[in-house]
Parts: sequence; C-alpha cells; structure tokens
Amino acid sequence: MSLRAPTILIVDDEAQNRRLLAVLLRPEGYSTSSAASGEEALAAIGAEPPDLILLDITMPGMDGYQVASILKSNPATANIPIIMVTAHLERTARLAGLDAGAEDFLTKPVDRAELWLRVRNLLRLKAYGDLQDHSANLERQVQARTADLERFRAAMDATADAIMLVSRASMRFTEVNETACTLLAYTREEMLGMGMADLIDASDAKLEHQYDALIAGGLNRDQEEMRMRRSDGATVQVEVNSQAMRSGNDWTIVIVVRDITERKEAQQRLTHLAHHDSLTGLPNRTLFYESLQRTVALARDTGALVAVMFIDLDNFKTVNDTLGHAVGDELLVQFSNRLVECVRVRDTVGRLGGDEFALILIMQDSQQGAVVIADKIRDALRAPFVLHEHELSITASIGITLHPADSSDPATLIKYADTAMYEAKHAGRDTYRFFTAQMNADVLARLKLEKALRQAIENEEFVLHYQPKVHLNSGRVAGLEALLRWNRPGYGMVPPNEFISVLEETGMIVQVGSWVLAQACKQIGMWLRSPSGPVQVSVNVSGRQFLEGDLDADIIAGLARHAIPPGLLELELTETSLMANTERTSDILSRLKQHGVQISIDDFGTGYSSLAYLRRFPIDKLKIDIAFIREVTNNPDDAAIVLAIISMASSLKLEVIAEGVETAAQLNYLRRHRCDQIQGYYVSRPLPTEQVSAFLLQRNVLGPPADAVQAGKTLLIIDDDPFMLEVLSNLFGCDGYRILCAGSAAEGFDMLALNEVQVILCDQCMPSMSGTDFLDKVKELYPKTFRIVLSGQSDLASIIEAVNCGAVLRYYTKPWDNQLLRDHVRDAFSPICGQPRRSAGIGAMATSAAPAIPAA
Ligand SMILES: Nc1nc2c(ncn2[C@@H]2O[C@H](COP(=O)(O)O[C@H]3[C@@H](O)[C@H](n4cnc5c(=O)[nH]c(N)nc54)O[C@@H]3COP(=O)(O)O)[C@@H](O)[C@H]2O)c(=O)[nH]1
Repeated sequence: MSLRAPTILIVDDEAQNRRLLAVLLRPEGYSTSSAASGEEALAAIGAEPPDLILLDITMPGMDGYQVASILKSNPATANIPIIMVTAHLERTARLAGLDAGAEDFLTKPVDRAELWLRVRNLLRLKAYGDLQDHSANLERQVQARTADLERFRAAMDATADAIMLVSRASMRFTEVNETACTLLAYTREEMLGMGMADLIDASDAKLEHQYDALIAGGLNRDQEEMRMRRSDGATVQVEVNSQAMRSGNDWTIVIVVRDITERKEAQQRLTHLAHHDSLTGLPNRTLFYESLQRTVALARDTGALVAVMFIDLDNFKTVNDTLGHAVGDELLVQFSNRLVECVRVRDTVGRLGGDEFALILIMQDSQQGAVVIADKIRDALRAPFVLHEHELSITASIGITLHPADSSDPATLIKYADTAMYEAKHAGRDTYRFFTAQMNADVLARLKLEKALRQAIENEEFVLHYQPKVHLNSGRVAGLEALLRWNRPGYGMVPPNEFISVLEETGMIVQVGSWVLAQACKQIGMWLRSPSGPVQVSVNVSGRQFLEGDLDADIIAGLARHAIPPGLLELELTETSLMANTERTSDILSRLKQHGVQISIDDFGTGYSSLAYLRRFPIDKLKIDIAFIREVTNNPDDAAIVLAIISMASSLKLEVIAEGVETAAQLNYLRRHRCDQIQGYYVSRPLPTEQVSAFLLQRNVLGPPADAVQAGKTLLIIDDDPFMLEVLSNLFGCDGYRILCAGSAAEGFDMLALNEVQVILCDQCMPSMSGTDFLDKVKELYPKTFRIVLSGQSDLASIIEAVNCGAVLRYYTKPWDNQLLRDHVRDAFSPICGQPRRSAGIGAMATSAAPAIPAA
C-alpha cells in the first residue's frame, strides 16, 4: 500500500465551490485537484485516477450522472468512490445518482464534518476494496508462479542431466532435480541443505571466487570435467556446465551436471586399445615409444643409464606356418608372460608387432645389467612351451642399445636395438649383441645397396651366368644352373650373395625372379634351336615368389612364349621356402609339375630334411648342400649325412646332385657312392652365356672313373717323411700290390676317395694329424679297410686307445721285423684276415688289438 496522501478530484462548474471544497479538505491532509466540467474531469481521471471524486450533479454539458455512469462502466475507474455533491434534496435526484454509480451524497452547502466523515469512510472502503483486489491479485500471481514452478520442476526432473541451482549469497542449493538426487544418491531435502563444496574437491571460498568470475563474465558458460562424491562414498565422473543468472538482489548459479562415466570408460577403453597390444596386453609400439621418451628425459636429469632391448623370436614364422596361428598366438602370450617376469617393475615391456618385443631397462651402473637381463630371458626360454597339444622350445635373438652412449633419441634407440638384434640373428640366433657404430655404418650401406638395386631393376643391370651340372656315370652335361649376376656400374660383376638377401627382404626378388625366369626360358629356347640342342636349366626360386605374384602362370606363359618342352626347366627351391606357406606353395608346385616342370630341393640337409614333409611336394631331385661336400672325403659326419641323403633319395626314387664339388677326390667319393650328378668348380665355374654355349658342345666332361683303371690289391702308405715312404714302398714293391704313397693325412684322404684301397699303413707321428686320428676317421669313412699304424715307443697310450676303439687293427713299433710286416700285410689282403677284426699280436714289438688292451 502506498503511503502518499489520498488524492481527491473536485468536479464543479463553479470555481467558488471547487475552492471551498479544496479548502475544507486540505487540513485533513488530502491532496486535491479540480475539474470545471464533466469532460475535463474524465480527461483528468484518464491521465491520473484519483482516490475519490467529489462530483457536482448539475453542470453545463456533461452532468454528474453521465460522468458517474461513464466512470463506473469502465473497470479501470469503476472502483473510484464518487460522492455526488448537490443542492437537490429530492429523493429522485439521489436515487438517480445511486443508479449512475455514486457511492454517497453531500448536500450543498457542505458541512465540513460531514464531508470529512464521508470522504474518510469512502476512502477506507476503497482501501479495503483495493486490498481485496491486491490479495486476489497476489493469490493469482502465487498460483501462477506455483504452476510455473511445478512445470519448471517437472521439466527439470524430466531432463537426463542433473540440474542444481546454487544461491551465490548462501552458496547452498536452492533447487535440485530428480536426476541430481539419483546421480548423487541424496534425497532432494538432503541436497537442499548442501552446497557444491560438499560434492567436489573445492572449498566454498574457491567456488565463490569461481562464481564471481562467472557472474563478472556475463552469460558466459563455464564447462569442466570433474569427479563428484555420492552419498555412498563412490565418485562419478561428470561434465559440469555452470551459468550465472540474476535473481532479484542475488545471483543464481545454474549448474548442469552430465554423468560421463560411460563415455570416459569408453574413452579409456579406446585409449587402452590404441596403446596396448590386444593379444598380450603389453604396451604397443606407440606407448612403448612414449614411455621411452619419458624414461630418457628422466634419465637425462638423474644420470641413469637406459638400455633398450629388441627381442625377436627365432623361427617364429615356422611355428606359425607349421602349427597354425592359434599355436603361434599362444606362444606369443606365454612368451610375453615369461618376459615380464624377467624384468623389474620399473622396466617396460612392449610388443612392437609380430614376434618383436622390446624392453626399456633403467640401470644405475654399467651395461652389465642389460647382459644379466638378456641372459635371464634366454634362460627363461629354456623350458619348453606347452601350446595346446604341442610342446616346443624356442630361442630369441636380442639387440641392445644404450642411452646416452649410443643415442638419446627414442626412435634412434629403437632403430639401433633393432639393428643389433639383426646382428644377433646373423651370429647364429639365440644370442644378444650390443649396438656398435659399425652396425650403423652397415645399415647405411644396406640402405645405399637397396637404392642401387632399385635402380638396377630400372636400368636392367642384371645378367645370368650358367654353371654346368654333370652326370657322374656318363660324364656328360646334365644341365645348367642359371645364376644371377649384377653388373653394377663402377663395381663390376657383383655375386648374388651380396644382394640376394636384400632383394628377398625388400620383396624386389619377385620382380627380379620373374625376370630371371623369363630370361632363362628365352635362353633355353635359343639353345634348343642352336647346335647345343636341348639343355635343362634350373632356376632358383625364392619363397616370396610363391607368396606374391603369379608364379605358375608366368612360368607356363614363359615356356609357351619360347616354345620350350616344360621338362627343360627346373625350379630350385630351398627347404625353408618350401616349408613356408605350405598350402599355396604345394598347389603352385603341383600345377607346374603337372605341366612337366622339374622340381629340385636346393641346399638339402640344412633345413628340416623331414621326409614326411617333403613327400607332400612333387619333388624330382635333391641337391646336397655344399657344406656337406666340402669335407665329405675326410669328415665322417659329413660323409655320413651325404650317404644318408643319397640312400634316402634312392629309396624315394629321386635324383641326387652334389653341389660345390671342387676336387677329384670329392667327385670320386660321390661317384663311388652312387650320387647321380655333381656341380662345382671342379667341372666349371658359372660362365657367361657365350662361354657356356661352347661348353655345351663337349661330349664327356669328366673322363673315365678313377678306379675303373686302378683295380687290384692296393696298399696306401702314409708318412710325412719322404725317406720312409721310399723305404716302405720298396719293401712292398716286390709283393705285387699297387702302392699309393701320401705325404700327409689330407693327401691320404684324397687317395682313399680316388682309389679302392684295402690296406693302409700309416705313420703315427705326422704334423697335421696323428696316425691314430687319421685312421679313426678312415674307420668311419671306409670301414672295410685294414688299418695298420707304425710308430715309435713314445705314444703307445694313444695307439692302445685307437686299437681298443677299432680304428687301428695292427700296430708296429720301431724297429719292426720287415719280413713279419710283409707277411702280415699279405694276410691283411686275404679275404679272411682282411676283415676288420682284432687278431693275435704280430711283429717284433707289434701288439694286436684283440682282446682289448687295458689303457694302462
Ligand atoms: N632366388 C635366387 N637366388 C639366386 C639366384 N641366382 C643365384 N642365387 C643364389 O645366390 C646364392 C649364391 O649364388 P652364386 O654366388 O651364384 O653361387 C653359386 C655358385 O657359384 C656356387 N658354387 C657352385 N659351385 C661351387 C664350388 O665348387 N665351390 C663354391 N665355393 N661355390 C660354388 O654355389 C652357388 C649355387 O648355389 P645353389 O643355388 O645353392 O646351387 C646361391 O644361394 C644361389 O642359389 C636367382 O636368380 N634367384
């Protein structure tokens, strides 16, 4: 209610009356205004409604009744009390006034007390009426507001976000929705007694500061992620949007809270996936790199040593290819577990991909710590892995590099460790190597070589040389092996050992191999239609050529293009490439075999040599690896392998060829043991096309077999002393034997390979090898020979040992009885006595080896 003085409008056409009434009212504190006509009165009331009107009835123009009825018919003015002031005393005039809406009458001349009374009463009545209206109004407003609030609450409760209104003045919640209560596990009542500081890690002071900043920033919203505490003590990850809104003299902070627990968990899962290997759960390359970055930065401050270890499982691909990917995966999981157990908690283990793992080791002292871990890992691999129904052992090759010695750059450290790991592989696997500057130089050289090889393909710098293969029984050329050469500008003819591995590792071998096949087919066609005639050419095919490209279609097209009988082309594959991807390789080989192409296994004996496996492939020939041929005449182990391969090939009806034959002795040994073909420098080095064309025109390349012209009883005498050789050959000269003399054990082995020898007489004391050692090997290589040793007294112990193990069948110590020696040699040639056996002692100081002689 207003406290101003009530206003009273006096309407009368006579100025004197207006003045009189004004004068009468003023002492009571009323504020008066006046109008001289009905029209003037309506205009004044429209401009500013008074609290009461004193209205004269009789006025020129619009009279009092008209004014009253207009005012009462207008809701805006209907409640202004009107007192009609009239000189009429008749009842009709008063009734007319009441009809027109006047509340009361005053009769002129107006009595002051009556005027005050009537005015005061009517003003009180009006005030009461106004109050009623005001209350009703207020009630309507309250109802409307309540409805609004209910709608607002319903809307708030219906939202998925939690909404909380905070009074800046009290810092308490003034309103919260249902979602907020559910999210935070409080009732609405509980929450209304709380503030944000009860839910998050922030004090009221800090929040006040924050809200003031929000208020000062106008309507700018503030968004942040945080954790909120629930009533049960758990926390929820939320995203909070805050907005300040004026609320009377206060500010309301509208806080909208979204539960982002699931989003965060999904994000965390994604982040974990992006940084961890899904099979082993170990950090992947990205995370490993980041960890290394952090570790190196830390080590720079603390001065610690950091070792990066690159670990690659040896022959893992074979496990995958032969036992399947499920077994391979299980092996990786078990391996990663063992790896984790080898390091300390502060170290990092990562899987960089495939079978490549890496470690970050923080060490305080020397690089010895890395050696300890490397050995630990190798030891951890000793125990076999049990993988489904398989049990297998595996080794690893490890490369190690150090910060700060080698580099401080994480990428470089990983690269160096990788390089060192390759060195470990080249060193024979199951070992570790530290990175050296030389390795880096090698890597750079390798990159240079790779680039040059790409250019070589573009510039067509490759040529083929051909190396003959010869039939051992006929001595005729059996075929040729096409061997790749790189005519590198500025370097001359580069042999394949210097670049084939790079071609294979980079995949360039597919393109180059295809060129080799096309070139070989073209050359076979040219020879076919030349005086050389048909000649079989073998081509080396790499494992990758089976996996990539269209090998069989290319070969069949190549043969057709040059009109070549398919049998003139032979493919040489290593056992290893045969084993890789067996299904596909076997399919391709079967198609080519059906077409008539010949298949040979190269380097046989160095790989699996598993017959069961080999039988799955349509093979025509086995090529014995050069490693077994080098010492086939003097190393019983190699000889045993060669003989086993020859016998295996024969039982499987496969041809067998020996590669790397360099001596007549090797040739003869192989021929004597029924090897079919040989290839090697003894016959010819690989030749350029023009020279090999001439070679092909020769009929017999080898000449007759050595022992075909050297039959009969043969005695081999070995002594490094030429005088003794002469004495002994003279001694036996008249006994009718063919006598062969060798000045060393090596010569002796060659003689044995080249000749059919029955009895061997060997000096015990030779510089390169003792007689007993020599005869021990001869026993393995030529068990049917009769082996006699001649010696001084000094080394009797080793002779006795040799006798006991059967290497020596007779021995004679100086001075021996020549006649007795001749008699016993003659006996040794006889079919009965010549059997490898132990006989009674012979000779002046001779001791037999039967029964065995105690070593003492
Ligand atoms: N995928 C392809 N591999 C190829 C191709 N051309 C060659 N090669 C392979 O490169 C390796 C080395 O070949 P190369 O230097 O030509 O050596 C061959 C012969 O020269 C060598 N050999 C022959 N006889 C002797 C000998 O008496 N002594 C001796 N020390 N070496 C000798 O042996 C190599 C032939 O080996 P192989 O193929 O196993 O029969 C070699 O592995 C080639 O296979 C190609 O086009 N593609």
